[in-house]
Amino acid sequence: MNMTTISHSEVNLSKAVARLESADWLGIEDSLDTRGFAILPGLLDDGECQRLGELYAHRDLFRRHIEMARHGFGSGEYRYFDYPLPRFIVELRTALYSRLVSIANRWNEAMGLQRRYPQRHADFLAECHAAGQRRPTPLLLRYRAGDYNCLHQDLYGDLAFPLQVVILLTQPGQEHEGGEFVLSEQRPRRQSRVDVLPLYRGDAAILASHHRPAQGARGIYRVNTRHGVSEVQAGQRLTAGLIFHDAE
Ligand SMILES: O=C(O)CCC(=O)C(=O)O
Ligand SMILES: [Fe+2]
Repeated sequence: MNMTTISHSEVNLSKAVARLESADWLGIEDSLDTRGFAILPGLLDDGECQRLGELYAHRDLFRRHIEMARHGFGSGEYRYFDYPLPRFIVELRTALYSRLVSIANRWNEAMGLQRRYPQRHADFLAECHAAGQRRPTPLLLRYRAGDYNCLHQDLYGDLAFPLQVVILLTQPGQEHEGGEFVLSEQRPRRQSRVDVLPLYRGDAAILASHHRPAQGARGIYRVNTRHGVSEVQAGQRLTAGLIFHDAE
């Protein structure tokens, strides 16, 4: 790994964390509660997107490379970072977790689920490790013309955090065409509904990774959520995924 790449990214990290902290968290929480997703606009600036995307070429940073077509996941590829994770991934993920953990705990309570998540991300990772989930899940994804990502959930064991984050690293209309981020929600005994998230380079989408509580006329019910990406028509689309649980 070229150390200058990492230290450059670290210089910018404090700015990314500052942007994260100054986001409209009341609005984000309300959007998560009512729609199951929220957009954090401009979490990363253009230079940060560029540098994070460039890490894709550094094979030694990753534990696994996946060709999506081979697994029936769609078409395109992604790489899971290995431990030790680049520091800015750790810090961004830790800061996001601190903001999201109270929502996750409130959601579990509303859905009648016993599990509560600790306030610190390091403590949640320790719980994952004790449960045999020890492999890191942050990833970079790369799509070219014709590629897409089938609707899915990123669950890698019994322990799962109910929210996750995806950051778009390339600019729609400039670096790629198509490749819309899509969310589907399945209500009990109902047909699925989809949302297309209007993301621009540097925006982060926060989304329900598995299920979320929704208020119905007769109380709270569970909505099952999936996400995916429509076909990229031209160019290259890059994203970074931040999942808070480790994998088996
Ligand atoms: O490329 C995308 O927008 C989807 C990424 C994804 O599925 C994930 O980070 O879990
Ligand atoms: Fe995913």
